[in-house]
Amino acid sequence: MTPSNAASTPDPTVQPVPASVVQQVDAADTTLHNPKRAVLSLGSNLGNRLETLQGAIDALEDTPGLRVKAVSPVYETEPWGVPTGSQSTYFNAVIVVKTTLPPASLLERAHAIEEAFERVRDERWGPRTIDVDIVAYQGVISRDPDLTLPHPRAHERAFVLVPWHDVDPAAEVPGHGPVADLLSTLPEQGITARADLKLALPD
Ligand SMILES: Nc1ncnc2c1ncn2[C@@H]1O[C@H](COP(=O)(O)OP(=O)(O)OP(=O)(O)O)[C@@H](O)[C@H]1O
Ligand SMILES: Nc1nc2c(c(=O)[nH]1)N=C(CO)CN2
Repeated sequence: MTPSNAASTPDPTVQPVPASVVQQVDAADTTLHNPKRAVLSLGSNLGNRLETLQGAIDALEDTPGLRVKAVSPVYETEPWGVPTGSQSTYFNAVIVVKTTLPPASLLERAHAIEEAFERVRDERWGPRTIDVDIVAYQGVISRDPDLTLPHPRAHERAFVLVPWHDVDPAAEVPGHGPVADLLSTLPEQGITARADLKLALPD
């Protein structure tokens, strides 16, 4: 039988944590209250390109500590960095996310999503079902080859800058200047808006 005073009996194994300690711990974990803004580039030139881009966006949205805030229009783009005609065209898009994940964890998540879509890495700039690159993470600058921020080639890629400008016309590439200025000096790179296609911003 349950004692009548059960609700008011304190559990001797539970030590109350003073409010001042809770406050200190929360304040130390700045990421908990302070999501960062990151820009990701998505590209696909193998398989069902649109479906794969949408799948990657949905998988990112399903990541704890990450919310997709904006999704760019879709562009069909000539493969950059490889001989003309050697690969199929890409579908590219850029998304803006807010996340409490630090940059290294965000990259890990990006790689896990690439693996889930069976991306093969056997040649540099080879064809791929999906590529998820971190273009920029807040204002962070990093020269670590495992995670260079901003992405070391973002400023010269129309397939990144054009959709990025669509979702954020005032965007800047840290260390390189406004996206709008970079775009005005880039040579033509074979970027075609596919207004007939649309990627959904997850609910
Ligand atoms: N900002 C970044 N975003 C994604 N990967 C990065 C970044 N900076 C460095 N890397 C590293 O680059 C390595 C190669 O990445 P990946 O295979 O996606 O290159 P790629 O897409 O073929 O070419 P590129 O790097 O020119 O876009 C990754 O293992 C990763 O550690
Ligand atoms: N058009 C286009 N070209 C590329 C792309 C891409 O996403 N789109 N990604 C590359 C490696 O990240 C190399 N070349």
